[in-house]
Amino acid sequence: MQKSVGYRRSKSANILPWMLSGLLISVNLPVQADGLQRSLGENNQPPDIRFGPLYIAVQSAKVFPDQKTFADAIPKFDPNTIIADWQMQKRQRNFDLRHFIALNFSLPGSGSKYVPPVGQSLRAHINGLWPVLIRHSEKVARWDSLLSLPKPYAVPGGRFREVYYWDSYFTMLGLAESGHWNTVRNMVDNFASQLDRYGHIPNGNRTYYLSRSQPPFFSMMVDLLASHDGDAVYRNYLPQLQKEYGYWMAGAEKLNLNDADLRVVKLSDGTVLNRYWDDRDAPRTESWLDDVQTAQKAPSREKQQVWRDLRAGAASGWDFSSRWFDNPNDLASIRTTAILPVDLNALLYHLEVTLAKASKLNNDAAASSHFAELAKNRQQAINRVLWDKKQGWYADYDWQKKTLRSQLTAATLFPLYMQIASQSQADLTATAVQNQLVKPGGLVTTTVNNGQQWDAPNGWAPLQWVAVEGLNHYGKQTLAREIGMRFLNNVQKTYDKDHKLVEKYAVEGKNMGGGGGGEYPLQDGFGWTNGVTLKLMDSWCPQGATCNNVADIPATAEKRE
Ligand SMILES: OC[C@H]1O[C@H](O[C@H]2O[C@H](CO)[C@@H](O)[C@H](O)[C@H]2O)[C@H](O)[C@@H](O)[C@@H]1O
Repeated sequence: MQKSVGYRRSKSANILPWMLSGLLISVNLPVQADGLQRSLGENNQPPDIRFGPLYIAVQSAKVFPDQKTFADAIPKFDPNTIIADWQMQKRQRNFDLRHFIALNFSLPGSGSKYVPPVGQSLRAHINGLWPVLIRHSEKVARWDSLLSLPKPYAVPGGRFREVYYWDSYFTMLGLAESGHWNTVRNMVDNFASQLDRYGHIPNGNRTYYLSRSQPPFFSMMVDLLASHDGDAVYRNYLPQLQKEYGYWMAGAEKLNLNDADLRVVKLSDGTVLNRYWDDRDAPRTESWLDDVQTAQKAPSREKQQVWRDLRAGAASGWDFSSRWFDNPNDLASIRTTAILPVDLNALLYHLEVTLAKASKLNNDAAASSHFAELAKNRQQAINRVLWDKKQGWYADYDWQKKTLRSQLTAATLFPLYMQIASQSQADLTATAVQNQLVKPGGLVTTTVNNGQQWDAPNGWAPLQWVAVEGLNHYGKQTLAREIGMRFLNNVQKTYDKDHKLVEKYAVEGKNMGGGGGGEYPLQDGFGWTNGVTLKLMDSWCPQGATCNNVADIPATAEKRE
């Protein structure tokens, strides 16, 4: 099994100049708690580690309204020189930190604004946006937190100036729908290159995202590309599919009962399932102050544990949601690493099925039946451990408290999406979803309204897609269409009003349209919304016709294959 190599683990301490100055002790840095801080490879150091107390000074002083701005700023000079200058100047009267930062760093621009021509259709708008969202980072500046990638890629948009792992699958659905197969191929190649280089696919191509991944959609991307380029794709990416599996399962073979290591957990009956994890236990670089303040709100908890759970929450893609909280209204009660998530395990089932298929195509019958067996075991485990018999839906499991977390969330649809559920389980899940999660503007994420972005009243494009596909697999075409069309109407209405597509939507209440909540303002662009919108529009547009706006979709159209 391969270890994550995002950060090189070396025994020799990596002493930085600011550590020698003694400051590490005097200002009681939270980074001190980060178990990996002394062993990070010089090249991939995230800015909070590279700049230490200077990073903390800037973020604590709220020099920028968005904490991600400084995480993405590019040093103009050798960081050691910048730190030394700052140490010298900061005690001087009239020292201006803001000015110092402006002199020593290039700040990320707001990016080019796409202004759609008046009256542009939704389809034309999305097609016009693809080139705006494409980025190149074959070469990156020295000390930039951006990680290089060999080929061009699509970003989500707004403050998200880098590629994101799970977003990319849903963006690719739309790129493929628009005929941009070359970009789809490039993006799969980029992710394969990250698996070769780091042993896993990071949350995004930033040094500060290297310590975690995101929902594992690589095998779904391989499926998508193979649907166009043919079965050779499975064999081409077999080594990287194996590396992806190695990352998620690392440590599984050595686990004791009731124990966990990295991303794997062994239950008391020997069942092995997965959880989200981040290798670091410090405040997130890109949300540094938020995380420091969250930990202060839970004085009885170890700060490092809170930070680890916040980071694992970011790895889940649902950052943040009552799904991970003990108290649904309190972010500081987050316990992501104690939870076995149903969506993560359904995705890993798909990875195992894909490995079985790719191994077979590679004429390796033994490996193929090995992975088929692993997939069967996981399917049984999901239906045993994550199926809530009493409620009649899939839920997450708290392996520390040994209880099912009976909360109904949109993640309940993942076992339908991956065809893990029996027909009767799918029937029951669909009824629960229909009764509790279907809202006027689409599928709501959870039923809890607590100000978090992965909770009510928000609905997210990727989850609409998972619901539509999952329900269609089990003959629930009417419900699938109801969800999809409600979401599409929401997107179209917002587009007609604001001339943009956004990251998330409020699907219920007085303020339907652009969503809110969470720790940063609503972003537009937006990769996965564009992708899912195009895909859903085409799903119900009659064969041979072009639906430019949602109104062009006939009221009773059958789903197009
Ligand atoms: O900066 C805060 C967090 O932002 C990201 O999360 C959100 O945006 C991502 C890109 O669209 C998306 O993948 C994720 O599901 C969203 O919640 C980032 O992924 C986090 O790591 C980061 O802390």
